[in-house]
Amino acid sequence: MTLKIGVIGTGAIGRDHIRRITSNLSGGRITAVTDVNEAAANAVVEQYGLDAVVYPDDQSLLAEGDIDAVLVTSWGPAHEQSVLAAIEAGKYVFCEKPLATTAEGCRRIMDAEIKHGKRLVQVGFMRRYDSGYVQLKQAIDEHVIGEPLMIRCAHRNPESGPNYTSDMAITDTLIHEIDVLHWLLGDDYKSVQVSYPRKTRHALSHMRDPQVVLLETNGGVLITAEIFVNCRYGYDIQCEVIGEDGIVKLPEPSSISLRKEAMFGTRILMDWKDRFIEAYDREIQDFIDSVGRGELQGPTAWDGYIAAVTADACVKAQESGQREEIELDEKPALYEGQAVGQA
Ligand SMILES: NC(=O)c1ccc[n+]([C@@H]2O[C@H](COP(=O)([O-])OP(=O)(O)OC[C@H]3O[C@@H](n4cnc5c(N)ncnc54)[C@H](O)[C@@H]3O)[C@@H](O)[C@H]2O)c1
Ligand SMILES: O[C@H]1[C@H](O)[C@@H](O)[C@H](O)[C@@H](O)[C@H]1O
Repeated sequence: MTLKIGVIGTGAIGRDHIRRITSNLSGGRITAVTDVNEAAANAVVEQYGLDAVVYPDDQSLLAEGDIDAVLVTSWGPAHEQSVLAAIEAGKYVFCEKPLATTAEGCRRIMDAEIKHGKRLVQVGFMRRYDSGYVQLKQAIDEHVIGEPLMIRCAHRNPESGPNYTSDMAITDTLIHEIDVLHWLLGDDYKSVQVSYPRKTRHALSHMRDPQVVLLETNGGVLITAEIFVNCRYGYDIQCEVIGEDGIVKLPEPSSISLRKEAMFGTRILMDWKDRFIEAYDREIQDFIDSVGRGELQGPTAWDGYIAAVTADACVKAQESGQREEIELDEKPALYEGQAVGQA
């Protein structure tokens, strides 16, 4: 069976997912699209030669579209409304991060899913599908390094856009570490503190960059996460887990090495789309396959909620300079067991 998919939001990642479904993946077909910028929706239909109807908004796409599932790839603040409408219509929904911009919004989505009685929502935390992170998780789960004690990581972007603000370092950028690290450790966060080193001259005047976030888990693991979104030299994701018996580290993306003019080196990628290209392919293929089986297995609305609660505490810690507590509601039964990523 071919899954008929509607896409809500045809910007950068919406187009990228349409490209992969149309040219790389199997079992899915784009049959409906919408964007508040109608020209963008029309352009993507033309660019990929889609046999798809362009709808004026998410409501009409969900009501009238010939679809089995939707991808929500609009701006973050628009996600909650589209996801709730998709659940109401009984459609499976893949939602890019953030699931909602507030913890209350994520709660409303969980409540709607619980009322529906079955998982319909997968959140776009694609790092769980990255083979490097999957290997780290395997090593941790198999106690290769004994108990994990500390994690050191860095999330570096070459440059931030003109509308990027200091809190987006958390809600837009660190949110990937927030998700993947609690998944790696199988542990929840307890507290957070944020510090600011000297500011780079490449950052816009209104923002703090870089930032250092210190997270502590319930199990006592200390995580230092550097966020540096104007590092200039590349898109660079680092993660090192220090355990009782050894250390495991995220591999560098594979690349040829070059010896030239008395130098030896490898290229560093510049774009998130390239760095995680295989992970995005796997997560969307997993969504298509899981919907086909009638049982989602990727990141859940509960994971979206954990990320939102943790991000709220991080933003509070940015402002207060103090250590802030992170407290979750009780985990609903619908989300028992750990959602997986795939190698
Ligand atoms: N998983 C990842 O690594 C990753 C990477 C990039 C972006 N994202 C997330 O994906 C989302 C989109 O990011 P982007 O980079 O594609 O942004 P973008 O600005 O390029 O595209 C967003 C599109 O959504 C449209 N839109 C806004 N509100 C809408 C609504 N109510 N209905 C329909 N369309 C609407 C806009 O017109 C725009 O075309 C963001 O939430 C972002 O955080 C995730
Ligand atoms: O939306 C993007 C995307 O999520 C990238 O993975 C992240 O590195 C960027 O900081 C963020 O702005």
